[in-house]
Amino acid sequence: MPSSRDKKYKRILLKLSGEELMGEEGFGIDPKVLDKMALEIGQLVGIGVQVGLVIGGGNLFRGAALSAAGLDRVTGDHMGMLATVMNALAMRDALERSNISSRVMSAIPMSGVVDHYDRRKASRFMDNGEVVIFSAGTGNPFFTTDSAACLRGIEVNAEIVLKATKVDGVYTADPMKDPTATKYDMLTYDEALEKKLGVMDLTAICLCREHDMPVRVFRMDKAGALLNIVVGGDEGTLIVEKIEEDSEQ
Ligand SMILES: Nc1ncnc2c1ncn2[C@@H]1O[C@H](COP(=O)(O)OP(=O)(O)O)[C@@H](O)[C@H]1O
Ligand SMILES: O=c1ccn([C@@H]2O[C@H](COP(=O)(O)OP(=O)(O)O)[C@@H](O)[C@H]2O)c(=O)[nH]1
Repeated sequence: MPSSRDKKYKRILLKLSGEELMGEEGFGIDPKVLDKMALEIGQLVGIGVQVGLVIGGGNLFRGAALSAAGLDRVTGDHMGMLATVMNALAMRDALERSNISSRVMSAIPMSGVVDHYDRRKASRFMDNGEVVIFSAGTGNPFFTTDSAACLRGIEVNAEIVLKATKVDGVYTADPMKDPTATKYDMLTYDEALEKKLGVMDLTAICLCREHDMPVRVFRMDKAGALLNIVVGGDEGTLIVEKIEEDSEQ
């Protein structure tokens, strides 16, 4: 078991896709999945890594899908952001059941339910070893929780954004659609943008490029992958500014 001396990062921003929370179900939240994630996050906290968390809302509502079904887009995006708050509450519950201190902050004020997002407070909570769950995305329609994750990661000076998803990295094309697609171990922001590699939205990648924030994309349901990354392991795909010869981020 790694100890606190083995950790490569002191502060990370972990992005979990909402769909991951559904487990085998087609909609909603599977508490078993939450417990498993809480366990993995607890391993990071256990070695002294400060964890910020952004959870998507795709297991409940997505503005674009609601809009395609006839709803007003902005209303749909508001519903999507509220969905991320529900996921955040469920995750806080799972973390607390595992005795991991956590806070939920929301970009949309929701007095009496969760704290309003405040960067300095969030940073202090993280300094104290509490997991901070940033909910309601950026608070604005037409954005995604990928962008929210990169934004919050940059704001709280995380060293890396870890995007946990269904696929085990960034591929030359969507691996769910193209079986011949091959995986990158490393990739530059420019390549991801030029080739429009759909694993993460382009606004999020632009923001990371602007602020030189590395992003690692990996498969969440691979047991131990998260811990392996924070101790310097090579899971998934790393997206960076420049690939050095013997590069190691
Ligand atoms: N070039 C690519 N490499 C990897 N995954 C890709 C790529 N293009 C599209 N994808 C898709 O992106 C999805 C991951 O993005 P994510 O934001 O977690 O999912 P969603 O948008 O469904 O919430 C994967 O399930 C995969 O099918
Ligand atoms: O800053 C944000 C973040 C999210 N959303 C809305 O919330 C939904 C859920 O987020 P996302 O699709 O990023 O979730 P994920 O795919 O990660 O589960 C999005 O579709 C948007 O409708 C938004 O309007 N602004």
